[in-house]
Amino acid sequence: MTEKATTDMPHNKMTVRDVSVYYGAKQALFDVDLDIREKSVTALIGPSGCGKSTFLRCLNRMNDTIDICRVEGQILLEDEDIYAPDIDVVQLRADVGMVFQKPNPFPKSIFENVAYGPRIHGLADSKQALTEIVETSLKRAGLWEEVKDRLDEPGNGLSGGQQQRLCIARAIAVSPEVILMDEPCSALDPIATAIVEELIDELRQQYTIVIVTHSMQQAARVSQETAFFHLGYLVEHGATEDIFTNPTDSRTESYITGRIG
Ligand SMILES: Nc1ncnc2c1ncn2[C@@H]1O[C@H](COP(=O)(O)OP(=O)(O)OP(=O)(O)O)[C@@H](O)[C@H]1O
Repeated sequence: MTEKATTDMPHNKMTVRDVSVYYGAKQALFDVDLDIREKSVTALIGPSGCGKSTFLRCLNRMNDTIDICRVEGQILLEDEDIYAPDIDVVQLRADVGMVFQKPNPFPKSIFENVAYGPRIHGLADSKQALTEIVETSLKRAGLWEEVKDRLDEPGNGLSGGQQQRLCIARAIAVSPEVILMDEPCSALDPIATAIVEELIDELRQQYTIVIVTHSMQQAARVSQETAFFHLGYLVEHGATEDIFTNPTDSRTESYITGRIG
């Protein structure tokens, strides 16, 4: 892989070293090294099946839920090894939250969707504290004004774009450091997509974001860093502008110019 030089030395929120992933006997990722910059959006791009989602799921151990999946190598959150035997995986998934392709609110009210996580993690010691967390999270997810008068209504009664922002609020409510997004706009119309993209740009002030996207335009619009995967290898990683205007590897160039994928 080619790691492009950056002038300043930003802090890395997550550090990935030598990560390989297998589904049974089939290897899906090969020796991936990646530094994920703090308070920045890193886009994972590449042709279908190249391993983007597999890689994303390594970052909060969602692959643990797939029986045949085995992860080798090291992944640090700050300086903590997230695959260490004593790691509390439930806490890890709060610290490294996830938003999925299809909005998946719980079949509960808007309020309960956001309150559920803080309640099970014991983050609020009173009803008022919980209400404050819900309000702040919905505000940060850019949804408060649209739902403040109907918090008791079902979350799945919202539009697709609102549901996705509700899922973002749900992730925010448990005070994550990193938010993983797996094609978060692929089920949304262009207007809802634009709203979520704007939101992602605001969220990076506070959170580190890693997003899988099929859309190179989206990667160019929302990310500061881009990692290009091909056939299970991380081919190239660097500043988004460099990857799109001056890629080092011919495979990256072929992909961004539409010749592969
Ligand atoms: N649960 C699974 N069991 C077996 N193989 C899997 C599983 N999930 C993914 N794979 C395989 O791992 C490889 C990488 O898949 P992955 O979904 O990570 O790629 P991707 O780049 O995210 O693809 P897409 O863009 O199509 O979503 C593929 O060959 C895929 O078939």
